[in-house]
Amino acid sequence: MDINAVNALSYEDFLEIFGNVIEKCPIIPAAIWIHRPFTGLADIEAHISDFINSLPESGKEGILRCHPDLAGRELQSGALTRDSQEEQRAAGFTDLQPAEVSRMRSLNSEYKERFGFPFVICARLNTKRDIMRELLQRLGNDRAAERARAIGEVKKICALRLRSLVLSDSANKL
Ligand SMILES: NC(=O)N[C@H]1NC(=O)NC1=O
Repeated sequence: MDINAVNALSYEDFLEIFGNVIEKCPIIPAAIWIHRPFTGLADIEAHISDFINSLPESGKEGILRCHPDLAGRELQSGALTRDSQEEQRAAGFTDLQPAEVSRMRSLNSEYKERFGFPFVICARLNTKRDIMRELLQRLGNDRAAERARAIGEVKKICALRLRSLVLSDSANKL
């Protein structure tokens, strides 16, 4: 699907296809649809980024809270979105040893206790080892720095989801 095809979509179809580029936050693609015609993927990304940046800190934290834990209960019960499932698989979280699951669960709990939102990182750009190391390291951040860091990761996840929708062969058939 090229950018002209994206620009020709009705908002219903746009939302159907791009509704989860920010995990469980369809309001974001719904809001930026008004900026068509987009000049390219980078333009869509920039509008999403501007929208997120314009939110109050509580809104940014709300976006973070829409993300499932890595190696959490939703992965175990098969309740993840398809995007998140594929991302967690790519990072190796579908093949964890029981001890690794316990370690991730306890680090995720500690993180949530400290910051009030879940630990978010772009799983496709990291291995499970990198992720556990980052989680430990980021636990030492202050809340504002950590919120900004996590929102940066949300934007990376979005960029990769957008690329796979617009550039993949299966999307060409839409
Ligand atoms: N918690 C968290 O980082 N979740 C995610 N990361 C990612 O790449 N996909 C997700 O769902």
